[in-house]
Amino acid sequence: MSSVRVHFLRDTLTPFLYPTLLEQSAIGSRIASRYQFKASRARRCNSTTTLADSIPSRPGIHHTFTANTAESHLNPSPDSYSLTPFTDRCTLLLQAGAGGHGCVSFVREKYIEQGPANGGDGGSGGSIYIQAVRGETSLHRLARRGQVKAERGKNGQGKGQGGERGNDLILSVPVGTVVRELWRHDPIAEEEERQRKERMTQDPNQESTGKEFRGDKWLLYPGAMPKSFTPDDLPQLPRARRSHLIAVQPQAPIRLDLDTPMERPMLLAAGAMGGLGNPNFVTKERPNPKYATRGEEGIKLTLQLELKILADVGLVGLPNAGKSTLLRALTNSRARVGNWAFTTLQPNIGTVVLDNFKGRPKLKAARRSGEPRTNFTIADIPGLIEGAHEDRGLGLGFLRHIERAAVLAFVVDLSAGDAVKALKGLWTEVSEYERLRGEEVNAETEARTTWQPLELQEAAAAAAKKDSDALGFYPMDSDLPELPPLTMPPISSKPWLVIATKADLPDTQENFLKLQEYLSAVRDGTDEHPSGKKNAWRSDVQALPISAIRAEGVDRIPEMVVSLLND
Ligand SMILES: Nc1nc2c(ncn2[C@@H]2O[C@H](COP(=O)(O)OP(=O)(O)OP(=O)(O)O)[C@@H](O)[C@H]2O)c(=O)[nH]1
Ligand SMILES: [Mg+2]
Repeated sequence: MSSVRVHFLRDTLTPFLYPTLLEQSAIGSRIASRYQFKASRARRCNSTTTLADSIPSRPGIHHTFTANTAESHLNPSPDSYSLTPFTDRCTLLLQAGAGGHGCVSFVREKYIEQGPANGGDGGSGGSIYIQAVRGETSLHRLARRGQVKAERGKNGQGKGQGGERGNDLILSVPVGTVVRELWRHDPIAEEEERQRKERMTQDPNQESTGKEFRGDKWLLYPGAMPKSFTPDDLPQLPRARRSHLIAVQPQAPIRLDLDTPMERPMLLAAGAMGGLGNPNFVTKERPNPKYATRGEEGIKLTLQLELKILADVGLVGLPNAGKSTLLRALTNSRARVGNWAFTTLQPNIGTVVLDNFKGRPKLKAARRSGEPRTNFTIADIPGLIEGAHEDRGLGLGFLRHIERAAVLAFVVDLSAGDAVKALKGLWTEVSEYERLRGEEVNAETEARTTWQPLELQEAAAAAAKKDSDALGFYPMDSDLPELPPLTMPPISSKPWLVIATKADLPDTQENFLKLQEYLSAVRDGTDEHPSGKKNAWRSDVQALPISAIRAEGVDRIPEMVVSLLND
């Protein structure tokens, strides 16, 4: 480190208090010089003379304070940011493709006037699949669509030509998406139930009592009027058929946690089977059947998709604490930064590269699986305010994005009052979120049973009397095995650290000292964990003073995070 820099730091920060700012590693210097270079380039483009302009620039010497005055990657103007559309929750109506109709057709050739039946079967409908892929980061595209429908199978044709299959549809969702089924309408199950009831009430000696023409099931020869068909002209309606794909469809109600990228798509709703062509109904008695069956209707599902971003580190802090600036300092993120509360309105994700593949890794780390770790991701979420659990500010909803982070980084602003109080307040909100989440999971587990079509109908009918919108209703059946709830380790058991920002500002040292004292008391067990939980993680909790705007001290963060990630 150059003497100019040390001298500068001595002027502003107390070296014994903020030793990390003086122990700039090679990475830190490179980060600082990169941003310094950008800052100086920005200055050159800007005709306004700043204090920094008056200092002669020498290679290898960093005038770190320039970032405060000139616009740079770390001190951007509020309109210098990139914003991609983002939605983390949506409800989607899926409809599997209906089957194509069977065909009523007969061979007609020069010397064959009344040829045999040759209508083809209808093609089956397209199925709907889901796949968690790395490239997707948001559910906004699906949210905009609202409903998705797989293609219908084509109708069968003459000369025994079967209809083509409908095209399948793949829903690409981000890794970390949780899928919950809210409602389903399975026409095949309903038909099976109806046929079962009919068989039970039918007199076995009298084959066709109570039969009526089902226009929704039968397709008649062109020109043939339903009236000219007495029920006895038609055979027994064939059993409703299901696609063989049903075997690989997840058990209802669907509940998936797509927390890893999927190599192959997973089936959500199999397409319906096509109808039967008229050759299927040829018998001795009826050699020329003038009817075929219609294709089955596709299954309908309402699913709720919820994205819980899977970042390694989650930044939690009050509004304006400097989270987005920190994310910019550590990664290539272009998160919005502004000197007011709630600048960030949606999560930002950044990747810290540990190995730049240009020789030796900057930092050696391994994943739990043993493979080398070349990067880790950080999620910056909107700021939390006191009472966020009562829906104040932007509420607690965004905490779902750090719920699954392996490490939590609490970002506290040293210049904005008591850092210990701020930290405790943040933990209170996190604990409150965890409590509410636990209640939600319990309520869901209690209400969940395996899907039963008949009961669903009856229960839905009963519920519809009370409430016309019977969506999301599941009948209770205590005999059926319950699905295991999606369990997650408690947030308080996660390793965490405190990043004390804005250490470049005057009169922040005392605040930091108090924070350090408090954390050492938490470590020793003399003070309780800020979450108030007994078995919470506290073994090696550290606070790190940094100045994100000057990229100082931030080079220690990857090191600390990696050691916690490996914990
Ligand atoms: N002096 C100083 N200012 C900083 C530092 N880090 C951030 N700031 C400033 O603090 C203000 C808020 O920074 P942001 O990064 O937008 O804060 P945030 O926590 O993301 O805020 P929200 O998105 O509203 O929650 C900006 O004006 C930054 O320039 C720092 O280390 N030192
Ligand atoms: Mg922000």
